Amino acid sequence: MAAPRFAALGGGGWLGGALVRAALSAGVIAPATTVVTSRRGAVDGFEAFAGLGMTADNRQAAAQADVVLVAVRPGDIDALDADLSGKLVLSVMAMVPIDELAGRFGCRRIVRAMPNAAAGRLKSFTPMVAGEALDEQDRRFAEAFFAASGIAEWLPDERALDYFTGLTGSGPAFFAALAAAMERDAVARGFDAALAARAIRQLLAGAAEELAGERSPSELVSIFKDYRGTTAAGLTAMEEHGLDPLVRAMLEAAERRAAGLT
Ligand SMILES: NC(=O)C1=CN([C@@H]2O[C@H](COP(=O)(O)OP(=O)(O)OC[C@H]3O[C@@H](n4cnc5c(N)ncnc54)[C@H](OP(=O)(O)O)[C@@H]3O)[C@@H](O)[C@H]2O)C=CC1
Ligand SMILES: O=C(O)[C@@H]1CCC=N1
Repeated sequence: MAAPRFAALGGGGWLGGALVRAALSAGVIAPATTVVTSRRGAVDGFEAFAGLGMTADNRQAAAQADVVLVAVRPGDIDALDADLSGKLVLSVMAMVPIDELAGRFGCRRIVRAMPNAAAGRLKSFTPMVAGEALDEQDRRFAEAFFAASGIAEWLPDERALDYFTGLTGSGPAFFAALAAAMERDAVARGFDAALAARAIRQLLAGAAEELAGERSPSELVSIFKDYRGTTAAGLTAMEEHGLDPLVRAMLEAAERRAAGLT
């Protein structure tokens, strides 16, 4: 697949930058045919990619591209001036549906994808939804682009994407919140904050590797429960304090926000 002319609107941010760097490193796009836009006109983080263009002019960057990534925050979309008709458009914006993208930017070939904050570590899980006018080549390009920063999979429709926006798009934040709560508890019990931080980070890194192994999360929980010891006591307390309803409420709230209902 030859590298297309590529414009990343807002592509220097946390997520956009991670996606563009991963795709450049994988050879899915090429520095000489890639332009990253920002309001300042220049962004850091692309020093390794000589020849890559930067500009504040979204309209011109898009006009010269075959494929356009839209990666500004949803609240900044009104200021995004670009005609994307005839382009393959990849949007990672939460809360902006395909119909709205088509209406605002005049595009028809649209992929909505929802990577997560692990894209910079090439560990994103990225669900994608295809707009109706996509052809097979567009699909292959979107798969290659998002697979460069992790695992990319198609979902059937935008309702499913709304759910996954909470589940995996926001997911890293939910684990961060649990880790932060554990840290707060340790500090509240009088332990040194730096010690607690080191302990929790190592705990998370190890637990993540274990969870990425052969045994499923529920298998692991069941094995731990069999000891009938300290872990089982903690797990039972989690259940008794409403772990499942808490998770349901968390994911429902994120889904409703993704769908524009709150
Ligand atoms: N972060 C995450 O974990 C995830 C984010 N998303 C979605 O990705 C999108 C980007 O998020 P993220 O990268 O974290 O946000 P950032 O704020 O880090 O990046 C947004 C970028 O957009 C640029 N920008 C804003 N307005 C314009 C404009 N008018 N023209 C050109 N560039 C502009 C900003 O640069 P400057 O200020 O210099 O203009 C900035 O670099 C959001 O829509 C979000 O919903 C989706 C899944 C996960
Ligand atoms: O919080 C947000 O709105 C975006 C979408 C998923 C992660 N970040």
